Parts: sequence; structure tokens; C-alpha cells
Amino acid sequence: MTRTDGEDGKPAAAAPTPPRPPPPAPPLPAPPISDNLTVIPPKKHVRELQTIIRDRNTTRSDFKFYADRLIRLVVEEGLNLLPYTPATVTTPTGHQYPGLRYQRGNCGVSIVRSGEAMEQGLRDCCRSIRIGKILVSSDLDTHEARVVYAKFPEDVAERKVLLMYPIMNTGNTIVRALHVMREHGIQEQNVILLTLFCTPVAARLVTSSFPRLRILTSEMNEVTPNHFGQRYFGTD
Ligand SMILES: O=c1cc[nH]c(=O)[nH]1
Repeated sequence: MTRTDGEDGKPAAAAPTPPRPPPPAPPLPAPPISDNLTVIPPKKHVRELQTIIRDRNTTRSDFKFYADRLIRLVVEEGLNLLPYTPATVTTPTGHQYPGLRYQRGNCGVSIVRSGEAMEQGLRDCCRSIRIGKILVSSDLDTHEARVVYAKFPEDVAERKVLLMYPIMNTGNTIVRALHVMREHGIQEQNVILLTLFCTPVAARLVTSSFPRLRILTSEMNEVTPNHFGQRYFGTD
């Protein structure tokens, strides 16, 4: 027997299946905080170093050893942001090799005390580089950062500066340090900030205050390791 539900007695046409709603769009990647901010590629060996540094059970000697490895990686990558000029050399077999030579006129500045942990990594790459220092203290109650001491190479305003500070949590210390550097004639576009761990909050604060500063970090994460300087220097 045929079902005749239609008004004219013919079988009713099957109701068309409504089109499926499109699958939800994948979440958009977070927009980059700044074109001048680089996070080094998250390769497994980098992640391993970050894991050991973050592990509360890591011994002091391992902490220093693996922090030094991560520092070296960030420093080497930072050198890539300095200016180079073409330089052709002759190899022992008489071939011409079209290479590069770094342009002289670079220096380092470490923010005392944790930034001093990065000095050796820089010296290991650039044998005779001059390194200045800046000490910023932060008020325990207001968290306001204040520069206590600053010593730079006398011609620092003419140099490219590799600024070293391993942990960027709020960004306040860096902003204060950069203001003092500006008072010494250092232009932000001549500064490359080398850091190991950085929060998005700190990155936003620093890049909005100094948009032409370049920043290089090994990791961007909401949470940074604690007490880096104390663990590195064994002053826990
Ligand atoms: O200042 C610099 C920069 C790159 N390489 C060096 O040896 N020194």
C-alpha cells in the first residue's frame, strides 16, 4: 500500500534535509604583539632546556648549566639582529668565499643582578665586547621601578646595544631601564633586548612604550620562572 498524504492523493515528497551548518571556524591565532618581537623557534632541545629551568627539583648546578645553554642560544640568535657587511675571504684551497663580517660598534648592557648571568654567554660569542650595567630597584610596596646605578661605555649612544635581562614578568624594570638609557642618548632602535622568558603583559607594556626596540625571547608564556638570579648564582 502506498502512503497518499498529499492533497492530490500523490505520495508526499520527502522533506528536503536542511543544509548542515558549517563547522565552527578554528580559533584565529593570537595577533602578533609586535613585528619587533621574536620568539626563537620552539624546537625540542629548546623546550628541554626550558623544562629543566622550570623544574623545582633541578639542582643548582644543573640549573646553571642548562640556563647557560639557553642563554647561549638566545645570544647567538641576538647576534643575527646586528648589522653585517659582505666580506669575501680566500680559503686554504684558493677558493673565494663570499661571507659576512659583523660591523664594529656593539656593546652589551646587563640589568643587575639576573642580567649578569647572561654576560658570560655574550663574552663567549664576542670576545672583547664592552659591557655596561644598570641597577633598577623595585619598591616592595608600590612595585615602582627606580634606577639606582647605571654605567655605560662612554660612546654608548653610537653603539648597538644588546640589553640582557632573563625574566620579563611585568616589564616595569625594562621600561625604567630604557628610559635611563634614553637619557644617555641611546636610541631604542639601536637596542636589542635579549630575554629568556617573557609574559605577554610585559611584552605589550614594553613594545607600546618603545615600539622600535627589538626583543628576542626563548618563550612567551603567562607564567615566568621565579627567582632566576638566586637560583643561577646560588644565593637562594
Ligand atoms: O660585536 C660582535 C658581533 C658579532 N660578533 C662578534 O664577534 N662581535
